[in-house]
Amino acid sequence: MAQLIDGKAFAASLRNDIAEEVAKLHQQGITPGLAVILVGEDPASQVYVRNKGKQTIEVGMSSFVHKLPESTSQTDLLALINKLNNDNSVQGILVQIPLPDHIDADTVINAIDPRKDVDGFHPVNVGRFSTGGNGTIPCTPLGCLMLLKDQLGDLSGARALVLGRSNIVGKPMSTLLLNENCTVTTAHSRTKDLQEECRRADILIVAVGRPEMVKGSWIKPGATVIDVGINRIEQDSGKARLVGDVQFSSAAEVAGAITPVPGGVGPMTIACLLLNTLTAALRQNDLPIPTWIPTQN
Ligand SMILES: Nc1nc(=O)c2c([nH]1)NC[C@@H]1CN(c3ccc(C(=O)N[C@@H](CCC(=O)O)C(=O)O)cc3)C=[N+]21
Repeated sequence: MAQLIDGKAFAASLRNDIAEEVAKLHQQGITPGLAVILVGEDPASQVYVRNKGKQTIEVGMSSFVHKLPESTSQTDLLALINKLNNDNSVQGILVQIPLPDHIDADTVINAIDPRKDVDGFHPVNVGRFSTGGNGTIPCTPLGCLMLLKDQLGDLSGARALVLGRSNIVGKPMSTLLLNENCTVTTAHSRTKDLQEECRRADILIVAVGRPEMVKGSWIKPGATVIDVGINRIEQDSGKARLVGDVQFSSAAEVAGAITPVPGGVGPMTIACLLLNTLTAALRQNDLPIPTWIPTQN
């Protein structure tokens, strides 16, 4: 049976470390602030935004949650971002995705000051990080990397397969693993012999948004499996159940180590959002980044 990678526990310990750094900032009269903008009433997004706000306060930061109606115009959203870009009590800005159809996500992301872009979605940060500079690393891939390094130590030379090529997870994940000297394959819906590709991987990261798509028979014995998927499945009882993009029961029989859903990557995403907010606050105050913060130096 595979070892369980406890993202929930790791995230809690990371938040403790963040809280200690924030306490040091308080002594210098600095309180990092995170602004989260939610447009519309999507129920899942409301849960995430509530959890983000709660955990932001728990680590000693200020939380500013802006809930806007579904009908908000792009112009009004851009005006709010402009206000937050110029607000000295705000070091991090996150616009919850997905946005309503009448708002262009790229235009909105481009409007955020790159120094305050704690999601790492702004092209300036994507470019910096892709070329080895110190751009903000997107929260979910950063969380996956921290779990992998904790589990495996040095990743050099490992064969990594990233299934999924989104701008939010797949592409930055492949870049991060390449920076860690892995041999990286990015696979997707058009990949030939997908199962065969997966079976070659020492590290398998799955971020496709298809419930339980990857089965145990796709996995190399002993491989480390990171499941980024969070899918709500309606059960016969009428209750919803959360499952990943990996079929956990069969995968756990083959893998060396695997993340559960829930309690794996999800909590790490929020902890890394707080980490990116801390890093942004340190940079904006011209303070050094502590060496324990990975891959940001
Ligand atoms: N600008 C932006 N940045 C994001 O980082 C962002 C976003 N938009 N839009 C939506 C996705 C999704 N996301 C999650 C965060 C935490 C959990 C999480 O904590 N999940 C729990 C379960 C929570 C539950 O019960 O639903 C777990 O996996 O254990 C999940 C998903 C951040 N996202």
